[in-house]
Amino acid sequence: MTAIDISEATKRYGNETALEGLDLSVQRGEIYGFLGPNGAGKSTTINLILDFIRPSAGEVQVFGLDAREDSLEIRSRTGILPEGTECYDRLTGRQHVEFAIESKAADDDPNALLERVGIADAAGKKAGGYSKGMAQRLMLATALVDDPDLLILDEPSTGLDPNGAREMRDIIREENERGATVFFSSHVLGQVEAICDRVGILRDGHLIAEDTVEGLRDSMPNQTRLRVQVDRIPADSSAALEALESIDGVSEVSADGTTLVVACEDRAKTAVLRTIEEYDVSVEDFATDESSLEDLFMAYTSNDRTEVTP
Ligand SMILES: Nc1ncnc2c1ncn2[C@@H]1O[C@H](COP(=O)(O)OP(=O)(O)OP(=O)(O)O)[C@@H](O)[C@H]1O
Repeated sequence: MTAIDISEATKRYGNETALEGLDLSVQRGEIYGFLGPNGAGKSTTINLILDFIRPSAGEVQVFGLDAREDSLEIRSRTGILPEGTECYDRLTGRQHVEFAIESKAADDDPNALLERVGIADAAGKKAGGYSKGMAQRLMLATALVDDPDLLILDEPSTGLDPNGAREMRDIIREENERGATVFFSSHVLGQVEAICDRVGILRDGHLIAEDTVEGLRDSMPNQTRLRVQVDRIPADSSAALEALESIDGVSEVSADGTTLVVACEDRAKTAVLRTIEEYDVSVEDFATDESSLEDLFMAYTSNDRTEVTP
């Protein structure tokens, strides 16, 4: 059963195309990480889901409801943490949460929500005096009102210190365990990697990859960084490096003393080790690093990579 179903959505602003034929679906109960560089169209997508803007073409459904026709019902079932929201300076934290509870005709305890996001001590203070991180926590508290079926979080860790970011992750997990579907956009790749079931990568208004983090790793060539410790530097070291570079599946070779670092596809590992030994040195140790999501993200979104086949 799908929570979000976007089909062939295009959004143009004059000559600018923010989204082009976007197909994206998020299953109920999923934590979906939505990644992309600045200007990729992430906020535009979120605004379409919430009917804050209308698509130039295409359809958007949330819980089987039409985003345009049924936007009020969709919003009543959704908790939203928009990007860069500003609080009302003159209202206290508690008043913000009370207002959100009233707007949803819910019966949450404002103090419990403020406690949950870690700002109960500042509940009676005006939000104008809150730090960025506190304001972000306050906005999260308002998003949690009425146990939403869907949580939409646009860059949720903005302004949070590492502890705050971890607490945010814990809350996202708890909400998901309660049954909420979570859709969040982020540049903080570690956050996405740590908690998402699936990741979609948007670039220039197109979804260029979508998979589990594991699946994305598997789909990437050059996914391994092999660190090889040899007993000594080979006599003809430049010939050895050239021989390694010429192996099919090897993309980069560097040497630091007796440590060789080879970026290669998995299938090339054996050939790399065999070639090193042909130069009359012994492999003392080797280790492989998996690419981090950060590497994948760079590979998928960097400008010099024009074509990606996920
Ligand atoms: N109201 C608007 N009028 C004109 N162009 C817009 C408008 N809103 C967005 N755009 C353009 O649409 C494209 C996508 O913008 P969007 O804000 O959705 O990207 P984003 O992925 O959320 O970026 P960021 O990570 O910087 O928030 C950008 O090129 C942006 O300039």
